[in-house]
Amino acid sequence: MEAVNLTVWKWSDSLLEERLLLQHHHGSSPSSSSIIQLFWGAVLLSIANLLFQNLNRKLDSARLPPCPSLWEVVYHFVLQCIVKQRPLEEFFTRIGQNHAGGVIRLSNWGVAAAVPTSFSSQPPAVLISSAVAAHEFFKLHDAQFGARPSYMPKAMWGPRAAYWRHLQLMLDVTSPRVETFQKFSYAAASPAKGLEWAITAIRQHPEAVARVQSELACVVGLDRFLVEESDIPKLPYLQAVVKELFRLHPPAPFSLPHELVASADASLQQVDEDGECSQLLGYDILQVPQTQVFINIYAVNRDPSVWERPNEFHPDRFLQQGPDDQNKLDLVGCKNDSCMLLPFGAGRRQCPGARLAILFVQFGLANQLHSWNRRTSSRIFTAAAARTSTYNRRSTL
Ligand code: HEM
Repeated sequence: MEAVNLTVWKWSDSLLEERLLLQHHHGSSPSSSSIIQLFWGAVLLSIANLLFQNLNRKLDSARLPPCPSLWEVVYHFVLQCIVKQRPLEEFFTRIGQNHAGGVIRLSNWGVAAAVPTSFSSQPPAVLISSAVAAHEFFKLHDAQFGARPSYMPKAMWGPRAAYWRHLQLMLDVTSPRVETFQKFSYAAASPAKGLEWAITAIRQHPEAVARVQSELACVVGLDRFLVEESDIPKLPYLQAVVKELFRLHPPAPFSLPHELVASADASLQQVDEDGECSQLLGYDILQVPQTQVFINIYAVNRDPSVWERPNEFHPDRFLQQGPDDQNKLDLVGCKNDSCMLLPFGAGRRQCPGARLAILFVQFGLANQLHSWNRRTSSRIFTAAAARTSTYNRRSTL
């Protein structure tokens, strides 16, 4: 911090010197306008210096979340991504859950101690990788962290306002789906990705495929080719399978960045002392420099402190739940006292297309599995019928 102040002053000194040398070189005495410019330059530099001092004091006194060491980063990256060939989210999960509370700071890896966060090229980022921290974040600080970074397009991720409520209303599952998908075709890639994952993952579990197919045979029957939307509520095992697939393979493994709302938006400020800092599990999350908070959805969905056998595909966990757990294990939002299943985020900024996307995946998976059933068992899957099915793949699964 001292070094920074020194640099600012040295810069101001050298500016003055340069100016005087220039005047000397031209052989004239400094004019009154140059003196005024120099005066204002000095004033501005003093203000900048004061600001830095203030900021430095804040950073010094702040209790920031821990930053993983360079060795930790290299070790987990090599082990998870290179040796075990696990996805990148697994690496972030390991380094996140390595620290108590599962809250880590990502900026300035390895040099965090030496370089003040405010002078890095990247804005500081905090990653939440545990259900307990996610719970505190969404239950206590949701309103405070309702902003998106300024680099994100306002049309989609602007301040939470009327447009958002409008979007959510439009995306309500009662609106015509095809039209909605056409309107938001840019986002339609995610449910398609979700379905692709669901089909890929369920193929590794033939016993689950067989159970869904026998459920479909009972509810839909073998005479009807297409599963209809009205059939979905009568298919509890299919719903459990979709939940388990979204838990294990969230199409969006990380949330979008959340930022502290500007102090000017006083209606959304709740617990902030001065609008410049908020606390998460006792750590300070600063507004200056503006910190971006990400939820590691993949990690929360597999948090061993709340999930039994977290890495196993076990759809029955959703069927064994009591009536009280019904909301707890809902795919959308963070209901009751738990935030353990977050494929669509939660709170004010949760995905407005969630219900639509879930229905898309349930519907798509049901039709796929039902058509496999017909093709393999009853052999009445004709070319004409294939053309009517929306979700047929070009290559057979
Ligand atoms: C499987 C499909 C989808 C998944 C997994 C998904 C997941 C997510 C996640 C994790 C977020 C961030 C939540 C946060 O930052 O806390 C999000 C935000 C968002 N999603 Fe989705 N989404 C899906 C489909 C859709 C669809 C179909 C639409 C629109 C038709 C949509 C529109 C949006 C919008 C507008 C936001 C930003 C909300 C805001 O900033 O307030 N998503 N989604």
